[in-house]
Amino acid sequence: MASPACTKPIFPSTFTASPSESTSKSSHLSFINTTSSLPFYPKLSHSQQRSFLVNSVLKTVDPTQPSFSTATSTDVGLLAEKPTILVSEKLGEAGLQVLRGFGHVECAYDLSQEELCTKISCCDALIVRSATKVTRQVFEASKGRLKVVGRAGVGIDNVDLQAATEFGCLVVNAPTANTIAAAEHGIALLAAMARNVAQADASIKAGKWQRNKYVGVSMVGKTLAVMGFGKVGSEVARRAKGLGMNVIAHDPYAPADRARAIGVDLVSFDQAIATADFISLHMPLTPTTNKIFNDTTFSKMKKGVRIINVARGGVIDEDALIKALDSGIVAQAALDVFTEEPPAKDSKLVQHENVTVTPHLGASTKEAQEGVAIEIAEAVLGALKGELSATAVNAPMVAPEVLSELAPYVVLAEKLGRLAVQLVSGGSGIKSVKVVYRSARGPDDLDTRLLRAMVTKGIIEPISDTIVNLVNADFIAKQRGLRISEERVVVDSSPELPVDSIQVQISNVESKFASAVAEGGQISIEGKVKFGEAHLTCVGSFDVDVSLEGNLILCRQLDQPGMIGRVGNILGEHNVNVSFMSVGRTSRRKKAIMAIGVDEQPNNEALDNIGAVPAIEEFVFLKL
Ligand SMILES: NC(=O)c1ccc[n+]([C@@H]2O[C@H](COP(=O)([O-])OP(=O)(O)OC[C@H]3O[C@@H](n4cnc5c(N)ncnc54)[C@H](O)[C@@H]3O)[C@@H](O)[C@H]2O)c1
Ligand SMILES: O=C(O)[C@H](O)COP(=O)(O)O
Repeated sequence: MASPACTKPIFPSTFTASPSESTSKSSHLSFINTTSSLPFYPKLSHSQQRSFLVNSVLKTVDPTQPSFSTATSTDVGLLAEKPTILVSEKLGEAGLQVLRGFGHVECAYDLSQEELCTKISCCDALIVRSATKVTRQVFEASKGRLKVVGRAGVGIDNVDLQAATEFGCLVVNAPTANTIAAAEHGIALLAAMARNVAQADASIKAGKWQRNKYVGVSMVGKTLAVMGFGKVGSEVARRAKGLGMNVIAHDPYAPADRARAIGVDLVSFDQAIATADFISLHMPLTPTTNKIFNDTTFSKMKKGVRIINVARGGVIDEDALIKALDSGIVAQAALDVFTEEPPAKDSKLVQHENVTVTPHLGASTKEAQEGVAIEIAEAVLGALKGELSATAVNAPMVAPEVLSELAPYVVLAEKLGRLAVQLVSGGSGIKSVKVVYRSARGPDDLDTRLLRAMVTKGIIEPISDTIVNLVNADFIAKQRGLRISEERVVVDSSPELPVDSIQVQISNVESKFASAVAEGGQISIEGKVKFGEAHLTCVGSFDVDVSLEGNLILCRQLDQPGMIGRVGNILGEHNVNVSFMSVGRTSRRKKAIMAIGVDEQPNNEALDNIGAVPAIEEFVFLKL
């Protein structure tokens, strides 16, 4: 299949950083000169606001919404291009149809790693099953364009989650639609193995009639140990009970009441493997479960045990299993999954006469594949549209209602972060940031992860080329040695509002605007949401009130008549429109801070002229 023509990345500048250069004109004059465009925040309708919010929180696209990410208002209103979705393994038609209704869908199967890496740079979403290895290399090759990886199934051991998180790419899976199919396949293998169905079939097709050779074992009354009592494991247990088996299970994380409800005893690992006649594996492949069935654990099993694996090949040490089969500890094994898939043609395990194999067919029923396809298509589209997925694997799940409620505070949090970092001299030396939330709500009634992520985004993006979003915010902060702590202060305001105010403090740094330093020595700015808009309400120990739109000039001056007029005149002369102005002072005729919101960026001459006003002691120009 031909490689797609690579269209330009969708919302290319949403998460591109704006590296800042700090230019100090004199000791009392400093400003941030941002060399690339900064996000532009137009006034938004409610639905646009939600779309904008999720675009900020995750890397998302919505072809029906204008792009709000670019710097100029002329760009607002342009329709974004349709996202490109690469499907690298066979997916049910119903799911493909859902995807085609939203984006360009390319189905390209059996890609080599190299081909996948080439294609991925043009893709916003990738949908895989278990065969595609979504490695770090793939995320690197995507160069930040890939927004979501959808795993059409349960196991995500073929996706490098750490790399996905580092690259800010959401990973979603389809965890429920193939449960029954996998459980049925487990039972099919159990019964087929117990009655030698596959071997007898092969024998008769080879012209033989070996009735004595293929005498089986009965299942009724035998003990089955279900290892991993999750969705598939519990369905296997239910069905095995129907076959008259005595079912026990081992799962360190499973609730006992769920097991009890099915009539299953939860036991220790050793107890399970020592007492079982049949062992069925249903745990995920993780560093803990990798080769958990090995020489040592096989030696603890009842002689003549039979093993079924429809989970992941890697949970069994395959060499140890061959030894256990040869020694008779394991009488038979039925395997749907292998450490390497497909296994080598001459694999001793596959060729073993007491082993029954299927080529990873657990999820392969028509019903399951249609279900999985729809489940993953909806999850991927949701992620592209910014709906935080209920099946997100590497991001906190935030309910849509919570997201809507927090919308204006998310904007405020990012702007405060962005402002705070611009107040630091040499922003990269920041190590310790504290976010203080004042709220009437109790600790369990306010999820601050989004807000913390957005403060982190606001702080990091202006000083680096890193893409920060909800997926990777904590990781990026940690990687940069940035400690973001949070404090909750309960205040006597309306619990209807999630947050009364957000304060961002940066400790152990010098500020280029000394007045932003609070009594404790930390840079401190505080903001509130007023009438749905983000406002700056406190700088250092000065109260101000200015809407956080456009750009901001902060001046410290002697509190005397005529200052507003003078600065206003200078800006007017340079055709800079003042949107807001607010003065806060310590006491009458002493020090005051003037916060001026400006629509345009004043040129250097205008800034020089402001700095030259004798009563102005320091000032800073900040981009929002
Ligand atoms: N062969 C197939 O086609 C096929 C189809 C579906 C699922 N699967 C695989 O089956 C496995 C289970 O799928 P699921 O949907 O039931 O997942 P699940 O997450 O619902 O269940 C997994 C269970 O394993 C438990 N677990 C984790 N670590 C464990 C340990 N060390 N020991 C015992 N239990 C442990 C978890 O607590 C959880 O209850 C996964 O590996 C999945 O990839 C394979
Ligand atoms: O983890 C799963 O969902 C199963 O192993 C199914 O894998 P598949 O989608 O490759 O069939």
